[in-house]
Amino acid sequence: MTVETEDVAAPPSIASSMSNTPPQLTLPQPTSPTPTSPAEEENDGVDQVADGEVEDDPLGSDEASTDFTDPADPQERIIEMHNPETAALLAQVSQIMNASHQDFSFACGGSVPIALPAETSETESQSSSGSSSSSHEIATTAASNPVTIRWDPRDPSTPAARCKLTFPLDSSGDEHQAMDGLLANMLPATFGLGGKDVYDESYRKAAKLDPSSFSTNFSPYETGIIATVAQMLLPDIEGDFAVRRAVKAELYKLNVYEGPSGHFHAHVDTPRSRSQFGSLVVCLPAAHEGGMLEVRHNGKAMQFDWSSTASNNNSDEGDDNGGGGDLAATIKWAAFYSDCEHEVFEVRAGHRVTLTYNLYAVSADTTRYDAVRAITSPLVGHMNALLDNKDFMPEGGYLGFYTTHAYAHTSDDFDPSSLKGVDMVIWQGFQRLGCGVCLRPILNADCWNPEDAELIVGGEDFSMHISECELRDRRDLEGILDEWDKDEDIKHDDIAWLNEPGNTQTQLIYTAYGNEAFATAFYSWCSIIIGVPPHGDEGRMALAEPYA
Ligand SMILES: O=C(O)CCC(=O)C(=O)O
Ligand SMILES: [Fe+2]
Repeated sequence: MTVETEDVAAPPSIASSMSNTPPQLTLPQPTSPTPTSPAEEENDGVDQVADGEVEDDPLGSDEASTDFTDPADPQERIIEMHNPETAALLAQVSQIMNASHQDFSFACGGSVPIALPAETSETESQSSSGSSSSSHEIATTAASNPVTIRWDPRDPSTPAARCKLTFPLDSSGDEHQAMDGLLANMLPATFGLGGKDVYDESYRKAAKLDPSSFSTNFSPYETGIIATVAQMLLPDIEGDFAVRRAVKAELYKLNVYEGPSGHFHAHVDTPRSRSQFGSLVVCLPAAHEGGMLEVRHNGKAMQFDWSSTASNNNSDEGDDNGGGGDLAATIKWAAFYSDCEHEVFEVRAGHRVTLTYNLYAVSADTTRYDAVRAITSPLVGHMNALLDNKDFMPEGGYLGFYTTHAYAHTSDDFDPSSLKGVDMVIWQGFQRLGCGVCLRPILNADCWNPEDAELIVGGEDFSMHISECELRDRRDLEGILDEWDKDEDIKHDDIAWLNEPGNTQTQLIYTAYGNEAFATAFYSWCSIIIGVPPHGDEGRMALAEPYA
C-alpha cells in the first residue's frame, strides 16, 4: 500500500483526551434528505457539467443500480462458473456486506467549548453534560482557547487592532464594527463549474478569505477534532499492518455566510489530491439563524444545525440566542467524506463564520482506539469463514466489490490509502486473509444510454479519460476501450460480485459543481477485485503469483 509521507502532527491520544472534560461527538441520526422546494428540486443534487452545458444529473442517487444489472442471472452464471455451494455462500456474504455498508458513517460532528480565561475549569466541567441530538457520544475533545482571527486589510494604514476578531464575540459595538471590517476585506466566494471559478449568488452566497490573507490560533489537532475524525472516517482493521492511517488537515478558507440569504447550494467538494478523502467545517460562535449544513450519501442525510436557535442549543447550560450564554462559547464542527453531496441552507440572520479544512489520509505509526472495530471485526470474521469453507470457490476465482464511495484520483495511479468506510475494510480484510486485491476502474460501455448499460472492468489506467467528456457515439468509446482495456485479463463476467454498483458515475467522466475549479483531481467510482486462491488440503493455498 502506498501512502503519502508528509509529516503530520500526531493527533492527541484518546487516553489523554479522555482525561479532559468530555464535550460531545455528534453523529446525528441519518434521516431522509430534507425536501427541497419545487424550484430547488429542478436542480437538486450536483449538476454535472459537460461542454459548458448544465445537465441535471444528481450525484449520489441510487437510480442507476438497476440499470447496471447484468441481463444474465448472476446466480446462474456463478453456478456455471463454480458450484452451488459457492453460489449459496456468495449470496449470504453479499447480503452481509450490503447490510454492513449501512453501518459506516459518512459524516460526524461535535462541539468544543471555549475556555474563557477566568473560568477555564468551570467551562470544562459544564461541557461534559452539554445537550446533543446525537445518540453516539464519545469524549474526545479538549477545550479551545478563545479563537482569534487576524486578517490583512486592503488599506495598509488600518491599525492592526481593527483587523482582528476574537470569538466568542462580546456583542459590543466594537465587535460589530470588527465584523463589518472583516466583511469589507473579504472576497465573494466562488465555486468550481466546468473547470472554472464562478461567482453566482443563486448557487453560493458567501464571503471568503484564503489562508494567505488571514491567520488564526485555532487548531483542530489540539482540540481533538482530528483524532475523532480519524476514528470515524478512516477506519483501519485490526492487525499487524505496518502502516496505519492518520488525518492531515489543511486550512482552506475562512467563510462568512451572512443573513439574509447566505447559502451554498448542493455540491461535492473539489478534490485537491488523490489522498484527500474529506472536508472539515468548524463553525465559530457568532449568532445566526438558519444555515443548516446537510450532508447526503446513499439516500441518507445528516444535518448539522449550529444556529443560535437550533434545538440542540437549548440546553440548561446556556441561553439559546447565542448572546452570551455558555453555548455562545462553543465551537461546532462537522467532517464528511468530500464526495458526499452537501448543502448549506439559507442563513436568515446574523453571521455564520466558518473555517474549512481539506482532510488528507497520511501514514501514521500510532496505535489508536478504533471506534469502528465493532463493525469491522464481524465483517472480517465473515470473510474469514467464507474463505475457510472448502466448498467456496474450491478452484479459486475472482470476487468483486463496487466501491461505495467515489474517489479522487489524479494521474495514472490510485491511492488505496484513501479508501473510505467499508471499502477499506474489504480491501484490508481480504488482503490480510491471503487474497490478492486490486483496484480497477469501472466503465459503463453505454454511458450515453443507461438503458443499455454494460459494465466493463477496465485495466489499470485510472487517469486519462477525464478529458474525454465529449463522448457522442460508440466509435468514441471503442477507441477508448481499445486503449484502456488492452492489457486487462480480468473480465467483468469472470467476477462474482458481492454488491450492486450504487452509482451511474463510472470512471469515464465526472465533472460537477465543486467548491472550487480545480482540474488535477477527479472523482470516480471503481471496483475492488479480490483474487481468491484455490482451497487445498490444508486450507486456502498461497497465491500463485503476485497480484496487483
Ligand atoms: O460551511 C459549511 O458548512 C460547508 C461549506 C462547504 O461546503 C464548502 O466550503 O465547500
Ligand atoms: Fe463543500
